[in-house]
Amino acid sequence: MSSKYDFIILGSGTTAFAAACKASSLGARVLMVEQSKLGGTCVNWGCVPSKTLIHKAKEFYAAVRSAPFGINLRAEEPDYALLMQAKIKAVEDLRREHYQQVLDADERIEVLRGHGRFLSPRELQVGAEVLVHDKFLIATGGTPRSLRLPGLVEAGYLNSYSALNLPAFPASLLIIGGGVVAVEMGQMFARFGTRVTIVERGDRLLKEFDARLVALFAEILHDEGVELIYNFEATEVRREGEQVCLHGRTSQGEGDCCLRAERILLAVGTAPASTDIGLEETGVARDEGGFISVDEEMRTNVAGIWAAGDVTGPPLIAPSGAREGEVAAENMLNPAAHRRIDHRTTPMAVFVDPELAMVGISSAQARAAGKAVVETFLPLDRVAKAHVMGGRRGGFVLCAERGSGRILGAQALAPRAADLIHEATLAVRFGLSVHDLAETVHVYPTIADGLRLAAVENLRHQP
Ligand SMILES: Cc1cc2nc3c(=O)[nH]c(=O)nc-3n(C[C@H](O)[C@H](O)[C@H](O)COP(=O)(O)OP(=O)(O)OC[C@H]3O[C@@H](n4cnc5c(N)ncnc54)[C@H](O)[C@@H]3O)c2cc1C
Ligand SMILES: NC(=O)c1ccc[n+]([C@@H]2O[C@H](COP(=O)([O-])OP(=O)(O)OC[C@H]3O[C@@H](n4cnc5c(N)ncnc54)[C@H](O)[C@@H]3O)[C@@H](O)[C@H]2O)c1
Repeated sequence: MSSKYDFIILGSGTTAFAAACKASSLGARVLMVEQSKLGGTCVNWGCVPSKTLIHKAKEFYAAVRSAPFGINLRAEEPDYALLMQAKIKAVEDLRREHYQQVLDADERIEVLRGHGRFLSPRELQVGAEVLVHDKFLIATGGTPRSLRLPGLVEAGYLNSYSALNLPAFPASLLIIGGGVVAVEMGQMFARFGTRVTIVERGDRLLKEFDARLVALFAEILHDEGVELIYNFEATEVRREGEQVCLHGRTSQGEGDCCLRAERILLAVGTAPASTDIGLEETGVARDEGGFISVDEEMRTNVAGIWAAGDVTGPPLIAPSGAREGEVAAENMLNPAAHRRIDHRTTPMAVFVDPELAMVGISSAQARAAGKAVVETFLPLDRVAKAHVMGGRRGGFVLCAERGSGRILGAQALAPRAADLIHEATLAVRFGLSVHDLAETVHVYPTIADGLRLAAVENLRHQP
């Protein structure tokens, strides 16, 4: 028995790390087993490198587009090598300061390097060592999902990791999928000069978001030169010299077509890292997508094994994994604690420009749950700050209970929406109403004042 530790964590990503820190803060000792880089997807291959380049693309684009406002900057070609250096610096600084130094300063958390694989519910093999324990937390995350498409492997393709490590910006890029990765990376590459086409099998982008906001954002993408193709069924990939050709058809019955580009990027979701960890030796149950099934306390169906983060399914975002990790740690150390995860007030954002953000539920979800609601849409041009900034396409959606005015959900397509969604998050979490929000004085001129105006608008439609 590895009794030196209170429990053992498989992985060292955002989820594992949050669980380890929570355990340590409660006086416990834990071991994380990591096969790759400390910190996992978010800091090494996901949030941090992508957001660093997305931020630079936004600044580059703002400089290029500032001439109509009288700021005459001459844009040279972006310097790819310096951009990559900035990305690497952000990743390395954050990995060192937010992960390595935290570990160095905390003697209760240790890391064992190697691939972990269960031999039984009580034994985890890591290299030549077998760790025996009665408490394990699986936080192995996921990897970019692939597609079984004839010719794809032979033709070569990028995923969200490798797309951020290219030797240069490609001249053209075909992105399969119209979700978060596709729009964030698609806009970023387009702003650096790549000709981008996004093909989505559904009838729109970002299906979790309000259709009006997404339609406005799709217009923005289109105006920036990104081609959007919906209802596209990819059938085959072929290499044609320096180009790849994606064959497919649309449901409009336009017959087979071939889309050509220098590179193809797959952005079709996340595959859970649950297949190569010996789960079959433990009896831990997974759902049809391969995600580990857990209850609200992050327990699997096998006593002594908990799981949290991306490997357990949506929401597949770093802070929700971190919270799940903390909940799991508390329950593992004290089963009587019965901490529960509740993602109803977990916000999320898409780092496009302007940003998209959401929290809580939409009117459709509220109605499906039997709630009578008032939902209002406030166009961004009603907000003074949007005129000051010069970008007026966007809006706010506010969903409130009919009668009480209790705020159930909010979404925004606006500059800094990822920051201002937290005001709505507090409102949803603590049961504030549109009256409360409408009567709260906001700084003028700010984009956040749009939330207040959306509340005023909502009040007008309340009985
Ligand atoms: C391109 C991209 C951009 C993203 N941007 C954002 C964003 O802006 N905001 C946001 O909130 N989220 C974002 N995400 C999602 C976010 O990165 C994930 O939700 C988060 O990293 C999941 O954390 P995790 O700890 O559950 O898993 P991971 O971070 O994937 O960590 C799992 C760890 O376990 C290790 N591991 C796996 N199997 C084993 C094994 N058998 N033995 C030992 N170690 C193992 C892995 O090496 C890895 O280090 C993004 C994702 C991608 C791909
Ligand atoms: N800002 C953020 O928080 C952030 C940023 C990037 C990634 N992430 C996380 O990473 C995960 C992965 O992102 P993603 O964009 O790959 O997945 P996603 O689930 O967001 O989108 C996948 C899209 O691909 C489409 N698709 C699937 N198969 C297809 C096919 N054969 N042809 C055409 N389209 C197809 C789906 O309809 C969907 O629209 C997300 O779940 C997200 O939570 C988060």
